Amino acid sequence: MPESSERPPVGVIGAGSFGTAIANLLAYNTDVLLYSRQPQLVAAINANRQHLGVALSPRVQATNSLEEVARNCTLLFPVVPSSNFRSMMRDLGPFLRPYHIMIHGTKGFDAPEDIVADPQIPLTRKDVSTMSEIIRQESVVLRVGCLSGPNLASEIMEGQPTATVIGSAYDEVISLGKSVLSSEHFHVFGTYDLLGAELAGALKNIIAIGSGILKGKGLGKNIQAMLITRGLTEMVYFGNAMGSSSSAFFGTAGIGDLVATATSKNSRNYTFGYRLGQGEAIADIENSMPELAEGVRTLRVARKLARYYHLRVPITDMLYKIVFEEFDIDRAISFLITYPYDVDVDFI
Ligand SMILES: NC(=O)C1=CN([C@@H]2O[C@H](COP(=O)(O)OP(=O)(O)OC[C@H]3O[C@@H](n4cnc5c(N)ncnc54)[C@H](O)[C@@H]3O)[C@@H](O)[C@H]2O)C=CC1
Ligand SMILES: O=C(CO)COP(=O)(O)O
Repeated sequence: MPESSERPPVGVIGAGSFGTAIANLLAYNTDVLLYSRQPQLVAAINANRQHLGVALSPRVQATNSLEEVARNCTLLFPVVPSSNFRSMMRDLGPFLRPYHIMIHGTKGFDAPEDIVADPQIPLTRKDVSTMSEIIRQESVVLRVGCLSGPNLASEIMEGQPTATVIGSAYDEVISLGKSVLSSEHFHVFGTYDLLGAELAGALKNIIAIGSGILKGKGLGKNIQAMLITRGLTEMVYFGNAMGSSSSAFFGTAGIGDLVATATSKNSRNYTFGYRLGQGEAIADIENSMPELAEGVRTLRVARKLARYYHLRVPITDMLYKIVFEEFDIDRAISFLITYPYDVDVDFI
């Protein structure tokens, strides 16, 4: 590895958009081992020093060996889609030891596919795992955290500034994460509310789909602002029901990420919604997006969680009906505008 430093390299699992952006951010401070499960991609990255159209720092080296990453790195950043997170952890788990620290960047939920796919089967909280819960279920690693905030990979890869928050119950996870990620381009906050940071990051994708739909329909900022406002309220309801504080939703991982994702054409979730609003068929959108927007899966889990917790979340309900039951978008908007909302802000 070029320019080796005193500290051991930091591992990144998943060489997609966000994994690559994180690898380059880490490289301001440390050597990085970037894991991809594709050997040809690893060879190409190491030979060309380019990936996804971005120049990689000389401090980033790619590898196809999970064993090598676990052996060389104490701190690992897993950044693979939520649908693959558990299987990735099952592959990585045998190489992990209690001294490892993991801070994931994945924004989604895990739940058994047979339950999620069948609208008739109810789901309970026990069926749903956040990514930090998966890490603890599938390995001996205890010191876990998550990375959550307005972190559109495309902007980070351009070197644009932003902030994130590391959620963890452990001071050393937050301080280590800050020390390897902070730079003049990237501010890192810390919070003990790991669950709140994970829930905010996952749930905001649903609202980003809704915001994209409105834009795709040609609607303006007033209604988009209301969707974001009431969407944030629904996120708080979910968070409170699942055991996190409201405050997580008013910080970097909550309103911060919600504003970025629900207004950016660089967001896949927003783009998914936009194309839906433009009248494209869901099958066509799915077939032309290499990785499905996380919010689509999250929407199915959230709808069932809302039933389980008896939550009043009309935006989530309407988005579910639009995406999975071909419900008419104009009817959904009318339904929401005439919905008997009684109180503007009913949480603290
Ligand atoms: N793209 C973005 O701007 C941001 C994405 N995120 C989150 O990061 C996660 C990943 O997103 P992206 O990197 O954008 O997705 P992506 O689709 O660009 O890349 C995902 C990568 O994970 C790899 N992968 C899948 N299963 C794997 C496994 N078992 N082992 C190793 N690698 C595996 C894929 O080959 C692919 O390279 C998502 O949960 C997303 O919500 C979070 C913040 C920003
Ligand atoms: O989470 C994100 C930005 O923080 C990225 O969102 P998308 O997955 O919609 O691109």
